[in-house]
Order: sequence, then C-alpha cells, then structure tokens
Amino acid sequence: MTNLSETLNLSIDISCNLALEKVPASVRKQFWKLVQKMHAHPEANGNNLERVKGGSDKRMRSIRIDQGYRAIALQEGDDLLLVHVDEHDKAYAWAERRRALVDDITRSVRFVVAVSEETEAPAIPPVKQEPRPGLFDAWTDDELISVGVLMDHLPTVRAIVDEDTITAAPELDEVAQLSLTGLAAGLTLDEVRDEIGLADAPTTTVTFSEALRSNIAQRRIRVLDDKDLEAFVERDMAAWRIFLHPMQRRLAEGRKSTTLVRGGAGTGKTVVAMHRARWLADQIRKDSSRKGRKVLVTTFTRNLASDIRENLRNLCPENLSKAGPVIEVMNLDAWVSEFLRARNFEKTIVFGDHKTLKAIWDEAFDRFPVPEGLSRAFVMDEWRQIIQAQGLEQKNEYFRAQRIGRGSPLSRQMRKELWAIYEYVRARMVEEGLAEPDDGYRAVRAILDAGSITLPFDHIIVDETQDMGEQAIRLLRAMVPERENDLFLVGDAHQRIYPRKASMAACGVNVRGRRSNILRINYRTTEEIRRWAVSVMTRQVVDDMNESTESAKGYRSLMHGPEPLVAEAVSKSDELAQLVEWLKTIDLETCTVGICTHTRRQRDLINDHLASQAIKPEILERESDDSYHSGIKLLTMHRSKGLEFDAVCLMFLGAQDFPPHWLFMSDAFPDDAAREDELQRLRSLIHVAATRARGVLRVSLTGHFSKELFDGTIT
Ligand SMILES: Nc1ncnc2c1ncn2[C@@H]1O[C@H](COP(=O)(O)OP(=O)(O)OP(=O)(O)O)[C@@H](O)[C@H]1O
Repeated sequence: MTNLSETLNLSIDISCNLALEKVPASVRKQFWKLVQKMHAHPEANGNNLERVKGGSDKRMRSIRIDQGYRAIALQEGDDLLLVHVDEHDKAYAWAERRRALVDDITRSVRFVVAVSEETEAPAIPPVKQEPRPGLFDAWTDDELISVGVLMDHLPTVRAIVDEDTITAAPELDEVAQLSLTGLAAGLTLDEVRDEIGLADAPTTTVTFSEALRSNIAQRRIRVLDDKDLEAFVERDMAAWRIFLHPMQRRLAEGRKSTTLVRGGAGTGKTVVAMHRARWLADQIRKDSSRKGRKVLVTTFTRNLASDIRENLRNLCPENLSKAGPVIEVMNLDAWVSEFLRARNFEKTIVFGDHKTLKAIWDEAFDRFPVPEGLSRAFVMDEWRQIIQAQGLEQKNEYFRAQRIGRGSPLSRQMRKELWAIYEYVRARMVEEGLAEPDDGYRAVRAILDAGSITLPFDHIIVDETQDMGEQAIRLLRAMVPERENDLFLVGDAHQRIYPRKASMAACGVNVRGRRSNILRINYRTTEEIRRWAVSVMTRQVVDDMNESTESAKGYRSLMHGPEPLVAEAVSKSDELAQLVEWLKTIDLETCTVGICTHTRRQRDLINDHLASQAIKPEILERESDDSYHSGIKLLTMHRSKGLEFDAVCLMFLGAQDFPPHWLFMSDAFPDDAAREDELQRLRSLIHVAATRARGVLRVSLTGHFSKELFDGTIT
C-alpha cells in the first residue's frame, strides 16, 4: 500500500495502451474505471497501489484491476506513469525486469530491460564465424548518443553487424531501434534526429516530471485529464488515437503553409490527416468569429471517405456533431456532384464505362479516320490523359500542349486530325447532356472563379492524393484561397492504382522548397512483408507527386514476423484446395483474414469454392461492409485500399491469371508507353494489397509469376 497525495498526476505510456488492447474488454473497462477513480480521488485510492518487491526499480508499483489482472505503474513524487497491464504473474515479471531512467538527450523516460534473465534471448549471436565490420563503425559514440542510443548500450550497438540484429536486441528500446534502423537505411544523423523529434531539442538536464511532458515523450506518454478519461471509459481507444510519433505530431499540429506529406504504405498518413483535421477544427471552435467555418476532409474513393468519417467520429465526435459539424468528410466526386446539383448543372456526370458515351465514340470513329499509325485505343487514351486531364478546350491549346509520358510523338497534322474527333465527341456529349468527372471539376472551378460563391471551408485535407488527376487538384486549389493552413495533402505514388497523375507544381499547388515531409516508419506491416511488397516495385521509377522522383530511402518497420509464404499450385483446383488448408491453420475467432483477388469474378469463384467446403466468408464490396471483425473477408485488390487485416492472401497471381490476358492483345494499348503504364498500375495494385497485411502474407499462384510483370524481382 502506498500513500498518495491529493495532487496525483496520472499519465499513460503507449506500452500500457498496447498491452490493454490484448486483455479482455471487461478488464480494460475495469482498468479505466479504476484509473478514473484514482484521478478523481487519489487520497482515497492509495491502497490500490502495491510496491513491486524484488525488481531493480524501487518506483515500480502494481495496481489490482481484478483477481487475475494487474497494472504496473511507475511512481515518482506526484507523478504516476501507467506502463503495463497483464495477468498477475506476467505483470510482476514484466515490472521486475525493467528500470526506468530519465534521458537528457531525448528528454524522455526510457525503460531499460535487464538482460540477465535466463529466458531472455541473447541480443547478438554468441558465435561469430568471422569478424565482420560493425554496422555503425562510421559513427562516433557521441553521434550515436546524439540520436538516442544510451551510453550503457554502446557495446551492444558496436557489436551489431547487420540490420536485422538491431530489432533483435532486447536492451534497445524503440527510440534506439528507430534511430539505428534509420541510420542503417541510409538516413543522415539530422534526418534521424528530425524523425525522432530531436531536431530542435535543447540539451539541458530534465527532471522526471519534465520528461513526461516533453515533446518527444508525447510519442509514448500522455498526461491524462478528465476529458481523456471519460473518452477512455466510454469508447475503446486504439493507440493511434492518442499517441503520435514526433514526426506525425509535427505534421498534424501547428500552423503551416501548403503541405504535401509523402510516406510509404502503413506509415500513418491517414492517421496524420485525421489528427490534422481535428487540430484545425479545434482552432475553429475556439474562435467564435469563425462560427460556421469548416474543415473538408476528402479523398478519391467513397469507401475510404466513409472509413475516415467513422474514425473521426471516434477521434473527435465534438467536431462531427449532426447539428453543426466543423469537419465534413466526403469523397471529391460526391462533393462535386452535390455542389453542381444544387446549382442546377444540367449535365449528368458519368463515371467509368457508359453506354451512350461509348456509342458517341463509335459514331466519331465511323465519321472520322483515325490518323495513320494510331489506334482507337490511343485516340481515347489521348482524350483522357491529355485533353480532359489538362482541360484543353481549343485546338490551339492542343497544338501547344505538353505530352510528357505519352509514348507516341504527334505531328501538328495528326493533332489537327485528332482534334476533329474530339470536337465531335464534345459536341455530342453536350447534346446528350453528359459530362465526365474532369468536366465536372472544371465546371465547379468556373463557378468559383466567377466569385459569387464563398465555400464554408477554411482548410482542405486530402488523403490518397496520388489518385487525384490534374483537374481535381486544380479544383482543390481553387476551393480554398492560398494562405496559411490552406491545403494539406497526403499520398504515396507507389500506391497509384488509377490512370491519373498530377504534379502539384503544374496544378498551381506550391509545395516546393519546403522542408521534406516524409513519413518512413511503417506501423502496420512487419519488415518482412514490407520488403516483399517493395520488391514488387523494383526497377519502377516512382514520382514524388511533384516534379521529381521518389526515393525509398529510410522506409522501415520495427515489427518482425514470418517471411511471406509463396504457395505454388499445379492447377486452379489445387490452388483453391491449398487455400482451404491454409485457412484451417488460422484462428478465425480472433483474426481478420483478407483474401484478395484481381477481379470480382475470381472473388466470386473463391466464394463458391469456400461455400462448398462449408466455409462462409464475408464479401467486402460496399463502404458499409465490415472489415474490422474477425473472420474471412473476400475482396478485390482495389477494394482493399485503406483497409488492413491480420493476415492477407493474394490469390491467382500465376502468369496464366495475372496480368489478365487482354493486356497481351495487340490492340489493347496504343503504344508501349501506355502498356508499361498499365503494368505499373498492376504492380502498384499488388503492392497495395500486400501492404494490407499486419502479420502474415500468403501469395498464391498456379505455375509461375509473370516474367513480363515482375521480371524475376519477386519469388
Ligand atoms: N502513432 C501511431 N501509433 C500507433 N499506431 C499507429 C500510429 N500511426 C499509425 N498507426 C497505425 O498504423 C496503421 C497504418 O496507419 P494509416 O492507415 O494511417 O497509414 P497510411 O500511411 O495511411 O497507410 P496506407 O497508405 O497503406 O493506406 C494503422 O493501423 C494505424 O492505426
């Protein structure tokens, strides 16, 4: 039993939050109720705290949650830091093995594991075959200390010879592992310091209490207040809702000029976008003169918008109240359609294949010859990628238009002949009252440019920016005046799966010359899965959504798990039978399994087969379909965007199925450049689907992988 004063300051470490996610929901609820009581009346709750005897840190306390479970906390003065939750014996063992220290360099509380335990795996393999150079030989001790390596751990760090050993060393905490994996992945000392939040940190001594509240500590520690505790008791809170990595926090909070955040799959781009929305909305609510002003959160697909809306309802319900929401979440096409409908726009916007539109093109090809050497597919592609994407309305504009990335060069004469076709198509679309999404974006922009309408948005946040085309980005630019906190865009060009592309600068969005805003740490996927997913993209040049190319330098995950399993079958039926056997090895009561296919037909084929084996998966199609609860989910790779599962199985990746056969038909593509574009999108699709896996990835194929698509890069 411990005496507590009336001014107890409670805080929680992320490790406690993560441990809470593993205990039964009832224990979690009990835990939060108890913490709430201790927060409200510390003086009356001292008997909940027990000193942990036998450990190396005298400040460790245990808290009784119920008969079977204990929480562990660290007490110093009036501060009580909650650090762990587990079953009774395991909780005590955890506490006895650790001691906390206040580190002046990172200005945070660090936990050091005593590695003398017999059960503990040795950090470094004891027998070295041949002496190998240390991985960190190029850095001095002082430099390593400056990025968060603790002095005591220098010998361990000096003995590391390869990247994979870094995360296997139990003495090294997350801060040290992040810094060291960053250096090993090619980041500079400054880039690492920036990433872990030390870029502007002063180098003065800090107290325990200051360390709990420092900038870097906020990645791990949250000082709890009444509002937090109420939210914890009422709603289950996942770690991302509370803790932001220093780089994520830097991006999510504070005043900013137009910002583009890039980052690989699973690095928390959507998390940052949502926290940014909350931060901006809170600023609006604090200022009564801004009543009625709003934050728009938008993205390309309806499904993702719906997911973000749900998550924001949980993160900050006060900003999404039905009566007067400060945050509005809508996919861009839906917003455009609604805006135009309200202004009696007399055309129908058509998405994808449309019967009348197809008939118009057929008519045009009957009337006008296709210029020599070009195909119909080329002509239609040119319309989408150049005429509509750039918004060209006059012949002279087309004569002058840049056609970067389009394979076949076009003479002036050819452009003239093509323009006759486009003019006809446009006139017929007007007659039929049809418009394409790009026309819709332009129509909204024209209304806004006329100046009589003021939109309610002070800030616009865009997720999955890589899937927005030029007209969409230009519209977003026009929807909010250029000033502080105007546009905040996040995206990853590796995940571009639709045939659209835009450079921010070319669309008048000025993000150049700003500090690099790149998220590199993957919080979803194991390093093994991440590497496999990246290998799919090898040799592919990826742009940075602006004027340059993207580098994969520094991307990494600290989580480890089994290598992706590549399951080769001799026939389709064998592939399906193997899938069933694999599913039997998974605990479907607790795990989510996403089975992804390229086409809906393949998805339905699997559904039929599983049904014949008395297995009932859920098909994910619409935005409302639930991907969170345990069990088997069947979905297309396109639908998998933005989702995540404990295990993912990519089906039918053999050359006979993927890429689809039509890709090899001689008139499928106007030229090699267009075909390579499509192959790139297919590689991106595999990359997207593979990176949905948290812990297990299985790749299934009949025969072998397509040489054309992967060129031996994956096995
Ligand atoms: N600070 C954090 N703390 C804990 N978990 C986090 C944090 N940031 C992100 N995550 C988790 O990492 C996963 C990926 O996050 P998110 O979906 O935001 O990434 P993303 O970059 O948008 O991914 P993608 O581009 O692949 O869709 C999610 O499960 C999220 O909860």
